[in-house]
Parts: sequence; C-alpha cells; structure tokens
Amino acid sequence: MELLSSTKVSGGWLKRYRHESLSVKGDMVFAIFLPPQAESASVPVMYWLSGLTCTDENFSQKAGGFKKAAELGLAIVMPDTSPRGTDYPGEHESYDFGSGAGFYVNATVAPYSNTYHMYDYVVKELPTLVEEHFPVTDKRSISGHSMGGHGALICALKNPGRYQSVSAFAPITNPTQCPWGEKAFTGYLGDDREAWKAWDTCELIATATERLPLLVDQGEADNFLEEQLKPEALEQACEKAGHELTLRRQSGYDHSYFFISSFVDDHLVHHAKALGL
Ligand SMILES: CC(=O)Oc1ccc2c(C)cc(=O)oc2c1
Repeated sequence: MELLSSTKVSGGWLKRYRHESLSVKGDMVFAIFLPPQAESASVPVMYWLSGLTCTDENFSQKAGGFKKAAELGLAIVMPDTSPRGTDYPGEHESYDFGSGAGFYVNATVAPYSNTYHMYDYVVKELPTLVEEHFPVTDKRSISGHSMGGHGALICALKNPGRYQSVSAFAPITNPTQCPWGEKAFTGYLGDDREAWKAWDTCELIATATERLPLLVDQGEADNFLEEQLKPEALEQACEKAGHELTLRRQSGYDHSYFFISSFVDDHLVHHAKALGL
C-alpha cells in the first residue's frame, strides 16, 4: 500500500492510499478517516459508496461528515467507484457506464468481466485489507449515494451478518427497472434479465434472511426521482416483505452533496447506535 496523502481533520486523520487489488486486477485508490479514538483503541467502520462520476474524494470534500464521525469514534472508508486504467469499448464514453460507474456488481460479460468486480472489492477485499492494516474492528456498517446507495443496499442484503446497519441517500432502488440500471446491467451482466435480479434491492428484499432496518433519505426536488430512483418501488417491496424501512422524503432537496451534508449526521448516528458506540 502506498500512502498518497495524510490530512488532519476534526481531530482525526484522513488518509488516501493506492494499493494493488486482486479483485479488479489493478491499482485502486481508497480513503480512510480515522477518528481520534483510533489512536488508543480499535474503532468500527462505516463504508461509504459514492455515486456515478465520483471517486474516493467526493465524500471527504463535500459531505461534511468527519466532525460527527470524530465525535462518535467511527472510522469511514471511501472506495473509488470503478476500476481505472483500462480502455474497454464504451468505458470512457458516458457518465453512467464504465469508468466511475462500476455499479458495485461483479461483471460477467467480457471485457468488463476481466476487472469490473466492484462487489467483491468492496464486500471482501477492501475490508480484509482495512482490518489488517488499521486500528479498526470487524464491526461494519454501509451507506452510499445514488449508484452507491444501490451498492450499499445490495451489499447488506446479500451478506447477512456482515454489516450491523445500512442506509442510503437517494438510492437507485430498482435498477432492473430504470434506464441507468438497464444500461449498466446489460453491459456488465448481459441480456438475461433473470440474472440481473441478484443485484436489485427490490428483488433481494423479498428473500432477505436478515432484516436490517433500512434508513433512506430522498430529496423531493431530485431530478432523478421518478425515472431512476423510484423510492415507491422500495416502499412497496418492503411493505410486501415486512421489511422495516424508514424513508424520509426531504422537501426541496436535490441529488447533490448539499442534500447529503444536510442529513449525514443522522446517518452516522444511526450507524453508531447499531455499532454499539
Ligand atoms: C459530487 C456529486 O454531485 O456527485 C454526484 C452527482 C450526480 C450523480 C448522479 C446523477 C448519479 C449518481 O449515482 O451519483 C451522482 C453523484
């Protein structure tokens, strides 16, 4: 692992690293915020999954979450949103597919299947690395925004026992039924729509064996609300399965990090409680 930068913030430290990833067969960059408590004890971790076009840096620079995380004694790990450094057909042509748009799935269609294994990376490889090298416990929570909200929800639903809590900001709730999801899943998973269901929150809710309560914030002035995000589909799936959902529709808020920064403290407190802080 190569340390790229180390910055003191809110009494803790924000560090960025580059490392060689086996899951994506190439270098990946991630950031970790270590609260002041990590100087004398191991602390639990919240994984933050960012959305389309983002990198490990968006949460650090725009969410404003480190003051509360420092107060709570919570580490935050922020991975990148896709593998980098390849040049597959279509990889750099649009904001919603390829580079910066890994969708937190394991691609099965060539050439993306060679390296686009963001699910394995964020669920297994990165936590193993983080727990080996930093003063953190194996108590984990997961959250994210938009494409990353979808990622957080599927990672939790597909891995009972792995996370203590899950939350999301404006998540893509039903990717098999919206344009962003249909485009990404076709490119990464192929034409068999049945295979897509293993990566769709609304489908996974029906068969979830663990019933972690979901906390979701959604801005009502979000331009992507009706066509892409579909919170009502999540509401219906949760209602049908008897899965606890706190869906907060926030009046006037859009899809930006201004929205995230307005409610990030609530999510951090939600995770801290579940993590026993
Ligand atoms: C920094 C920032 O604003 O990030 C951002 C902007 C737009 C989007 C969209 C449209 C989708 C998504 O998944 O993430 C995302 C993130």
